[in-house]
Amino acid sequence: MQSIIEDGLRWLMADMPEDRTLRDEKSLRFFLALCSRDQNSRSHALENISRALDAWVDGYGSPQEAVYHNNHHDARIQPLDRKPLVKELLPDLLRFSIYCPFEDVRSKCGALLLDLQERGLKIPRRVGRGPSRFIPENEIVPVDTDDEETQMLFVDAFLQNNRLEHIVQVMGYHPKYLDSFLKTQQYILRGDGPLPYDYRHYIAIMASARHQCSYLINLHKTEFLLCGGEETWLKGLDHIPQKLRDLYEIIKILAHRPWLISKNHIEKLTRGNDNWSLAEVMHALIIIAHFHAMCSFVYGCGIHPEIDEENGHTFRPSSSSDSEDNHSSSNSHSGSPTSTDAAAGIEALMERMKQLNETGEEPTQEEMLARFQKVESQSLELEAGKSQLSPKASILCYVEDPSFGYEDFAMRGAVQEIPTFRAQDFSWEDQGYSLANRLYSDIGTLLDDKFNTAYNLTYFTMGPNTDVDTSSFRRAIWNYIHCMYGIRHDDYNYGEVNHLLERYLKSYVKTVTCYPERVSKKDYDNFMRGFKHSEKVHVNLMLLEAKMQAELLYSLRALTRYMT
Ligand SMILES: CC(C)C[C@H](N)C(=O)O
Repeated sequence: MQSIIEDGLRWLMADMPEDRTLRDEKSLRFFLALCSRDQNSRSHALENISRALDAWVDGYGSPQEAVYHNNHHDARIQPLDRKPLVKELLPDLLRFSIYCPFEDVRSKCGALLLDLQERGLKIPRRVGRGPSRFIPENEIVPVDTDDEETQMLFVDAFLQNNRLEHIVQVMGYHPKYLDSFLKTQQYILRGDGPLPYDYRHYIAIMASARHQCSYLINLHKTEFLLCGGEETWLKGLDHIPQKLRDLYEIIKILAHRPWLISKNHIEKLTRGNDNWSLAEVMHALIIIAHFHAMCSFVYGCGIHPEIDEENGHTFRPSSSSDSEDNHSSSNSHSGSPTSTDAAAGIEALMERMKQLNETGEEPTQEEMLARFQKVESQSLELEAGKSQLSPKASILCYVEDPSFGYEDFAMRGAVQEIPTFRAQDFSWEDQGYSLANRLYSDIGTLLDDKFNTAYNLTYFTMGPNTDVDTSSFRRAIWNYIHCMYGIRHDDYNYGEVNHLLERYLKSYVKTVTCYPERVSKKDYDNFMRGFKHSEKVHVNLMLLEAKMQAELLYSLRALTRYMT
């Protein structure tokens, strides 16, 4: 990793050294990405890029080559193939012209594209409108937002990831959370830690493939190559080292039925031939849980492919039919016939929240357990999104046993007698956090901050209403997510779940948690009508974190059992 960055830096500072050409696309990408915080370096970089582009368009690898050719009329120098330029570079330029948080870079890249177009190159355009297929682009936090805190975070994200990902832009509604998210993700993927960098991104790919999330797979294929990963591994699971392969069983179980993980799984890894250390296992488990949960966020918010992904841009001229699903998206939010119903729905919900505080009842332990079981068994009947995708070959190569999927925990309990996970026997705060920190330093603290931020985040609003204490509603959502995985908090009265969560919301939670790949725009539109998009994204952040925490609780408990 380091060397590519150094390479890029050398390039950036050295005014195109003779021995380098733009044929080395990897360097070019870094070259582009290195647009730094410092405005002078940025304009220097941009100057170099435009000179290099000139040369390339004229058919030479570097300006020096072009000059040499002009002077010598040397027929031995073959003009460059333009294809890689078109395929590799234009989407990058396009991405920078739209998504770079630095205004100067955006406009320069835009100008370069126009210039190229005038010189006869076909310029691609993006396929989707904006970062999400559920949220209209003009309602998403813009890359040049006036909010200083968010702007800083966008810049951080851009410099960390060489891009401002759609996911990050959507999270921009909640800067406090985004801050914590970026720190953690940076740490587990690029910070100090026991696993090599290529392994980290490959594990991300394997985990995302369980939910057929080509968005995350593509991002991490690129990252994998950028940090020196071996290209053949990307052909699929048959081409990777046994050590990585041995992790697959855990990845599969955790994605769909985390309650099945046991100390035997850990034992197999650490006592097997390929010597997984406990620290490595810990690091892997966190990456796995992180990416499974990220799949839920990607689908739950309808994240569009990035512009430089294969299906994110096209060279075909635009036609009216591609404006796909954005037409009706603002319906539920203003002036439509349903908006009065929606407002009434929110009022009624707030009324029910008030009632909770008034009933001073103290249910017995049995009563509390019965309520949990009721919520759990009712969730069996919920329709979770039906539209099943059949996975593409480009994803299937990272998947084994594709038919293994979620099964309702309530069924598990009855048939295989797997007991409910009692959150007070093994909790994140009391056991998980310190174990994580012990095996992989600082990670417990980072995750703790992220979980707490998501759990406690509030603006005291409900749609258009302000000054509302929303904690009971948020707690119901969080605990309901845990309920999907058979985790019970026994100081919580699950009657509140039924009291506060309407059916659409419950089935949305179930679909996003358990079958993320099935979420449709309709599911998104139907739940919490009358609430703002930022609030629906807020719910998705809770989904992400509660799901991640649930997977980690099962994994860490298995680790503890193995260690004692
Ligand atoms: C998920 C939302 C209902 C959260 C609410 N807007 C709050 O500020 O707490």
